[in-house]
Amino acid sequence: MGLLVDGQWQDQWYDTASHQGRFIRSTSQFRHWITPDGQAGPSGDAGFQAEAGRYHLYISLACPWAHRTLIFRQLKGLEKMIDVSVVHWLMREQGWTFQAGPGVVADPLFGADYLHQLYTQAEPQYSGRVTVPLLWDKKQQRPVSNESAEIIRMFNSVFDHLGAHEGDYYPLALREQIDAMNTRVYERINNGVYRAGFATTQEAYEEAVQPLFAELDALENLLSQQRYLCGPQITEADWRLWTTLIRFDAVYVGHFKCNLRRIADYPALFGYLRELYQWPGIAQTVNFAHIKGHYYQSHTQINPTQVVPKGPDLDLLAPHGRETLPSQPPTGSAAW
Ligand SMILES: N[C@@H](CCC(=O)N[C@@H](CS)C(=O)NCC(=O)O)C(=O)O
Repeated sequence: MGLLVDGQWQDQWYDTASHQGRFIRSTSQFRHWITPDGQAGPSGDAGFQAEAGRYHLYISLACPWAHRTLIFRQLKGLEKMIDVSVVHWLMREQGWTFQAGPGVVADPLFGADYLHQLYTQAEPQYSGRVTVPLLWDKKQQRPVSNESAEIIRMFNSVFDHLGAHEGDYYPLALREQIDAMNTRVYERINNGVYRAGFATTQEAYEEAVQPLFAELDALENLLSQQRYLCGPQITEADWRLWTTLIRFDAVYVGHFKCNLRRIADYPALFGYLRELYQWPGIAQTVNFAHIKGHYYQSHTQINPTQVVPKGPDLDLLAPHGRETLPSQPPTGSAAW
C-alpha cells in the first residue's frame, strides 16, 4: 500500500493520524471524458472521441469502485469495444501489481509490473494515490479518467451510436433523484464502510458505523415498498449501491467491523442483492476469491495474520421473490 510523491513510489499506509483517526478519501485526478464526437465533457480536455477498440480499462475484481465500471461494460455490451486488464488481488508494498495469478489479466499496452508505472507513464511527476479503475486512451497514450462515477456515466451513453446495448441507467426524468440517492449512498454506505474499516480511533469508527446502519435501515424500508432505489426502473444508483452490498457480509461485517447487522438479516435488501446478482451477465463480474483475498490479505494493519475466513455461505442463486413489486425495464438510449 503506498502512493506516488513527485513520481517516486513510497510505501505508506493512509494518514489517519492527522485527521483524529478518520479516513479521508482523496479526489481522483484524471477527469477527462469520452464523448460521442470528441468535444470536451463536463471536465478536462476535448479529444477523447468514442471509438471501438480505442480505450483500455484497468480494474481490480476486488474493488467496489472498479466493479461498477465492469458492470456497466457488461450491461452496455461493450466487451468487444473496451478491453480490460485485471490486477492481482494483493495490494502490498508496490500497490496494485500485475503479478500472474488466477483471474489476473496482464497489461497489454506497456507490459507494466505495477499499476503505479502507468500513472508515471501518464505523468512522470504524479503525486497521489494510485487507484483502480483507470481508463486509458491508446490513441493519445494517456488516461481518460480514474473516477468510477464518471466512467460509468460515459459507458452508459457515449458508445450507443456505435452499437452498445440499449438501456439508459441515468434517464433525464430521474437525474435529480439519482443524484440525491448517490450522495446518500456514497457518503454513508459506499465510503461509509471504508470510513468505519480504516478508522484508527473509536470516535472515528462510530462516526461512520452509525450512519451506515441508519442508512441501511432506511433503504430496507424503501426497498420493501419499491423494486429499485429510484422506483420501478433500475438505475445507476442501484448498481452503485450493489457493489458495496455484494461485499458486505463477506468482508465489511468482519474485516471492517460493520457488524451491527448483516445484509442477510435484511429481507428486502437481501432479496434485492440476489435479484441484481441474478441479472444477466452480472454474476460473472463477481470474484469472491479476489474480493476476500484482497481485503483480508492486503490490509495487514487490520488483519496481521492474513487469514481469510471461509464464510459466509450465502445462497445468492436462491429465488429473490421481488417479482411482486412493479418494475419496468430501462429503455431507450441516453441523452448526452
Ligand atoms: N474515487 C475513486 C476511488 C477508487 C479507489 O479508491 N480504488 C481503490 C481500490 S478499492 C484503490 O485503488 N486504492 C488504492 C489506494 O488507495 O492506494 C473511484 O471511485 O474511482
